[in-house]
Amino acid sequence: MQSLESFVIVVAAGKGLRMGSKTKKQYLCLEGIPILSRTIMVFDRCDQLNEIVLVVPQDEMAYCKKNIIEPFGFVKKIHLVGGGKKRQDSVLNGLKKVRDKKNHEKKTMVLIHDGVRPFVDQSIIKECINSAVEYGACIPAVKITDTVKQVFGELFVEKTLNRENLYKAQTPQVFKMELIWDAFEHAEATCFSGTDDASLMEHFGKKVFVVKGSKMNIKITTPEDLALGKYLLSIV
Ligand SMILES: Nc1ccn([C@@H]2O[C@H](COP(=O)(O)OP(=O)(O)OP(=O)(O)O)[C@@H](O)[C@H]2O)c(=O)n1
Ligand SMILES: C[C@](O)(CO)[C@H](O)COP(=O)(O)O
Repeated sequence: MQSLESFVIVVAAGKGLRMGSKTKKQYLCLEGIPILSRTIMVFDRCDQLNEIVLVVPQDEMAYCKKNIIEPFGFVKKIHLVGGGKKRQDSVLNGLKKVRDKKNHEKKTMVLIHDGVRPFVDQSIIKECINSAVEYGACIPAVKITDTVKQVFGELFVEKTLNRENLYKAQTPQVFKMELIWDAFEHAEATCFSGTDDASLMEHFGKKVFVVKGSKMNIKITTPEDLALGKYLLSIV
C-alpha cells in the first residue's frame, strides 16, 4: 500500500474587513497569543500531519515570520507563501507550494483551514483526514438549528426555507491532492469561484463527504466572534 503524507494549508491572507479592526484580525491576540499562532499550534500538535503551508499577505511575510511563527517554537516545517485577492487565490498559492514539495512515491492529502478558526479540535481533524482518505473529499459541517428566513433587501422576510438539509460548512476541508488540484484547474478554466474549497469540488462533479463539525469551531469574522472567542478560552 502507498504510504501517506499530509500538508495543511492555513489561509490567513484576508483583510478582515468585517472585523473592522486596525490590526488585521488574524494577528489580534486572545489571551496574549495571536489568533493565527493559536491556529498553527493546533496543527503543529497533530501527529497525522507532516508539514504546514502558511498563506499570508504578500507584504507581511517578514512580519509573520517574526511575530506569528518564531516566538512559538513550532516543531513542524512551516512554508510561508504570499496570498491572493480572494480566498480561493490564496488557497491556490498554497496548493502550488504543496505540489512543489509533494513526494511522488506517496499519496498526498491536503487539509485547507482558515487561519481564523483557532478552536478546531484534534478529533475533527483526524476524522476529516480518515474520511478524505476513504472518499477523496471531506468537510466538517454543523446542522442548522434555527429557523432560516430568506430576507428581501435585508428588510422583509421573503420566505422560510426548509432547514432539514441545511448545514454550515467549516474547515479543515480535506482532499486527496490530485482531486483538489484538478478541481481548482477546472474552476479556473470555467471561471468558477466559491467561498469554500468543497464548492470547487462540487462544481467539478465530485462528492464531498460530511462529518459532524463543532459549534466551538467558530470562524472569527466580526467583533462579536472575538468576544465569543475570549469566552470560549475562559471556559476550556
Ligand atoms: N484573499 C484572502 C481572503 C481570505 N483569506 C483567509 O480566509 C479565511 C476566511 O476568510 P474570512 O474570515 O472571510 O476573512 P477575511 O477575508 O479576512 O474577512 P473579510 O471578508 O471580513 O474581509 C481567513 O483566515 C482569511 O485570512 C485569505 O487567505 N486570502
Ligand atoms: C471556508 C469557510 O470558512 C467555510 O465556512 C467560509 O466559506 C469562508 O467564509 P467567507 O466569509 O466567505 O470567507
